[in-house]
Amino acid sequence: MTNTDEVTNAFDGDGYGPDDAAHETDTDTAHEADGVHDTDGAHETPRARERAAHGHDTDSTGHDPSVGEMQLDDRAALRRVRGLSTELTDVTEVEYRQLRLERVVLVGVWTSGTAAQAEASMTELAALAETAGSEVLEGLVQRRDKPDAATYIGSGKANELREVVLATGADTVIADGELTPAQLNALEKVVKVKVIDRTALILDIFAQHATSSEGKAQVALAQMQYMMPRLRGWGESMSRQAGGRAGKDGGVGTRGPGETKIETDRRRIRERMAKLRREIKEMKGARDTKRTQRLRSEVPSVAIVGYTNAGKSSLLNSLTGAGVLVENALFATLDPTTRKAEFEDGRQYVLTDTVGFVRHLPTQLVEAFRSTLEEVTDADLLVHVVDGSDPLPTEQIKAVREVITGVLRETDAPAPPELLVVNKIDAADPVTLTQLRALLPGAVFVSARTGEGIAELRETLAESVKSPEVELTALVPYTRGDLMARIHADGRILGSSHEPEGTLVRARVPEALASALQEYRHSA
Ligand SMILES: Nc1nc2c(ncn2[C@@H]2O[C@H](COP(=O)(O)OP(=O)(O)OP(=O)(O)O)[C@@H](O)[C@H]2O)c(=O)[nH]1
Ligand SMILES: [Mg+2]
Repeated sequence: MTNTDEVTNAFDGDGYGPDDAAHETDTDTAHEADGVHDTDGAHETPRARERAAHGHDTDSTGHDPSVGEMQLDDRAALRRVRGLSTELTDVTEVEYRQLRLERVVLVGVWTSGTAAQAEASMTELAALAETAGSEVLEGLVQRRDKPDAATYIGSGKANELREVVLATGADTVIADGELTPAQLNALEKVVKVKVIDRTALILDIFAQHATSSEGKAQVALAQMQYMMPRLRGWGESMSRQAGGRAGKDGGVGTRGPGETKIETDRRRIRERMAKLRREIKEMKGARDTKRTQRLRSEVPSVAIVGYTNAGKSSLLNSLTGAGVLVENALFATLDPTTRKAEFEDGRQYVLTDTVGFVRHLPTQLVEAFRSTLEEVTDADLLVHVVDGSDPLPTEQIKAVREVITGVLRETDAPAPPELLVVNKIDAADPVTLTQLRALLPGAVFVSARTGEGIAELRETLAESVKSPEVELTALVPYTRGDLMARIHADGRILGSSHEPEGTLVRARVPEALASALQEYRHSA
């Protein structure tokens, strides 16, 4: 153990900083220091607070139930998706089960960055755990130079973690990182409950939220990719757990492929993965066709991207009245939703809402969702939504740009222009907003909830997506009815008259049509 080897409580608000760190000693364990049994709100998580404040999780604006809300009701009624089973036939089979809350203790290693960053990471882990359906009992952070090679947190701290687990009655530990299979195994041996990492947790949320067949296939592929190197470790842990558990369910983070008969299963999982890749490719083909049709019609496309829970779906709703699912949960949206919309000047465009990003988005997911992400990155404009009420909005911006850059790197496509939209200004701290205004001069500040700034956003959108149209006058011979039909369909006629030689028409038309009309251009 190093001398920076300390455990602090991530949620008591004063467990950070050099001052606090200085008086924490090895015997002064986190749970002794602040009383793990207290449930007076000190461990209240963001989602619980939101629930208390609004009564429920939906955007409570008081309007009629929208499609999204109905979808939300469905989701509440749905049981969670199970993937874990000892029978390999169940690997991608969707089964529903009774929603069961795990009682979890979070643990993180704080290696670099500020205390605020470490705290934000743990708060986010808590929100992820709650989104997955867990009850968060305790959050512990250890300050270390680097994670312990054997047990992630130092071995002494692992023993303390065991005590916290016993004292709180937790049945799961969630580690804030991606642990090696050996680390997961070693830590489980010490704490004697199931240990899962951040990656498995995010995969679990995706598995619960996937609704389309493409989304389900993408998540299943990512889960299998994650499980492959971990089959043995998980096998041991699961057989130990199985006795005490009802059914075959391993709980949060384990709803993935099963792991008995490991060697044959490995081969069969590989086959399943190959099949899933083929299926995803086919489904992408179908979407590509639609996209090509759209491109041919020259309707500009705008894609909404941003950190998870930033308010992307809310923004789509307020710009188009789409009524898509809005939820104070991470990764509420997985499947892209495209809606027609109109600029102020009457031009049409399409607006796409899609999966949110998060710090350390599992690489398996970026890989599996590549086809979805590529579609987003070839939009004419990216509307990058930032949660202005987040404690560290600039960190969100960075994380989102990293994912986009990563996707673009592999496609060699140029990055679409980006319009930053700072959302939730109704809930944001005024000081933070002032700083953001100075820091992000081109950004538009809005509240999807109150509608503030939305009119300005509409204007900025129309300006940002340049009109591909050309204004011209042409004398179209009567024999070219086809050209007149295209002008009617794709352009806007500003004036026309019937002349002996043909139709004299003044119109705004897309560039491609303008060149087709070139020989009939008229200077008058
Ligand atoms: N106060 C406030 N809350 C907002 C605003 N916009 C959205 N929210 C809330 O933020 C939460 C997330 O909104 P969503 O629109 O689902 O966010 P998202 O970016 O689509 O989230 P994911 O799909 O989960 O990545 C919901 O509880 C919304 O009600 C806003 O302008 N102000
Ligand atoms: Mg959404």
